Amino acid sequence: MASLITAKAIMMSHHHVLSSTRITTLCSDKANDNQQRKTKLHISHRFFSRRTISAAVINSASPVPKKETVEDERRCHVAWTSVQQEKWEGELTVQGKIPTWLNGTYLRNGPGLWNIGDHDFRHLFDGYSTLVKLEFDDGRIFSGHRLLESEAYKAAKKHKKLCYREFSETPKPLRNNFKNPFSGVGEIVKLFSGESLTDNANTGVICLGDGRVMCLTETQKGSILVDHDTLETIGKFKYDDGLCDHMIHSAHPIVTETEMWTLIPDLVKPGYRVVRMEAGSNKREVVGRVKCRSGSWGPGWVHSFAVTENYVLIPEMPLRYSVRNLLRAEPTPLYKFEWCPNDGAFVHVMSKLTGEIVASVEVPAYVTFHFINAYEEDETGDGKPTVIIADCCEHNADTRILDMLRLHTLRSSHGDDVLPDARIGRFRIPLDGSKYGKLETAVEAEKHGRAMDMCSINPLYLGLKYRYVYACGAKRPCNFPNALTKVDIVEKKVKIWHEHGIIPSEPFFVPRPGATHEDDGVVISIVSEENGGSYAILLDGSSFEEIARAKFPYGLPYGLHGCWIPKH
Ligand SMILES: CC(=O)/C=C/C=C(C)/C=C/C1=C(C)CCCC1(C)C
Ligand SMILES: CC(/C=C/C=O)=C\C=C\C=O
Ligand SMILES: [Fe+2]
Repeated sequence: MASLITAKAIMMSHHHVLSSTRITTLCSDKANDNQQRKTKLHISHRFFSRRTISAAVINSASPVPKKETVEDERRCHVAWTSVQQEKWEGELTVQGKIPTWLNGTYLRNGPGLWNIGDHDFRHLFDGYSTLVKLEFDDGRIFSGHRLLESEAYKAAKKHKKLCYREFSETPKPLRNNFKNPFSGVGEIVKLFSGESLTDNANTGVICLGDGRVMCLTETQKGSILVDHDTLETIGKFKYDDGLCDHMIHSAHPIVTETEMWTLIPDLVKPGYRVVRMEAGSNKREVVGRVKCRSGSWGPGWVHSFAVTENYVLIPEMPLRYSVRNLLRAEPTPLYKFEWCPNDGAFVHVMSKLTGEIVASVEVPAYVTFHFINAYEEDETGDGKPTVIIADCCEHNADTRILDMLRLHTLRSSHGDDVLPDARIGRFRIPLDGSKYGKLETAVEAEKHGRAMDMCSINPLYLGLKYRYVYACGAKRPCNFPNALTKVDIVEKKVKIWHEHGIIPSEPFFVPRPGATHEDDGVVISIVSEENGGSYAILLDGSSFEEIARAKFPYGLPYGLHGCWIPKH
């Protein structure tokens, strides 16, 4: 408690903090008998711009400096405002009661810093990785955040400019390079060798079966190990195979206690390698390769994919990587991608054991970032699966969602209902050699506000028949998912949790040890508030009602994906 108040006091007096060039404040946490735990606030003014720091003043409800540059941020939700310190840690005061069985750390990654010097990033996915932890310890929550020390972030800090290609931004070529006819060739080499690509691992964080904790993005070089306790960056995860030549991979590998599966798209000969890595190893083995079926130049974008007990599902979306757009310095309407619905949309199914393709079906056009789960079904009862069911957060084959995630759009909300509709899309993929698969709406989308993304399930049901999806849904009108939702895909019932003005991050389900019901557990989310604050929320996985919350002494921006690291 003492630490919370102290930290709050520091946050509240940013104008005082602003007057010095670099401040690290340490205050003992008297309420805590563990001397290791301190409340720490670290502000590095050498990097954080005036504008960011001014925003900090607004978000902590201090007097607002009269500056033109601050006007935009005044109206901007804290969810879209950069973090104001490189790191912070301290104990949060809990309202309600944390279940005694919940001991471990929830770690969340996301793009928390969207400017370098005076340059503002364009897209949500461009921001520098910021880790947030919630360490649950016998009913208490020790928390903190810290920026990931990627090469991209360190270089930006040092040179006060963008140095690597991010999701939507490309560094400006050197002025004297404009007239060099070979600079274009150089850029191509740097792109395809991966040299110019970012390692800003801002998308997710996973805990491998051997306990190593790794932050990830879609570039392979952006696989970075961290210490989940201190949030310190340990260093690059070095893949001990030749597969990094392929530059990119899915941002969402599938991790179990024994292995990790992921997809590596091939931009040159459109297709995907399906790879598997044993826990404890750094070497991925190629289980199989699937060739793209569409005649397009690039493979479909794979942000995520799905597995069943025996198969890997490889999506081939009509939203495709475009080598032409990759080489463009300025963003195109679809960034590095292009929309090719006329070339078809497909799902391929590979045997985990043999690497053989056991089904490859054409399906209606779709746009998804996130697969929810998949399972095999035996419809004839003879003990062999006849069909695969795969669910995803589907954006009604509408690519506008990518552009809705531009920071300017997110920041200029005027209360209009502008979020395009999304649903739970259910694929039915027959295993009898049929040419076509189906894609249908699993649950009437109106029930979850026609928003559906950032999903989680009970991890014990991975690849198995399951019933509950936790995700971000909406209370309309909105320009971004603003509610948490629990969908019962069997009974087609939906529960919604919402408070006015909030932007919640991914609801993450943690099962209760020993539970026999799929929804026996808790759901963790971090909520950014309209008034500039933020809090961690714990919902009961079954009733979907609040069981506890803990306020941060400052506002946290929106975050993407997290993981659970149990205490042993
Ligand atoms: C945050 C998130 O969901 C996605 C991030 C994706 C990134 C950073 C993608 C980066 C890329 C490049 C820098 C060039 C190559 C293509 C692509 C993988 C889109
Ligand atoms: C935040 C998001 C989509 C929200 C729309 O409803 C997608 C994030 C994708 C990356 O992880
Ligand atoms: Fe994602």
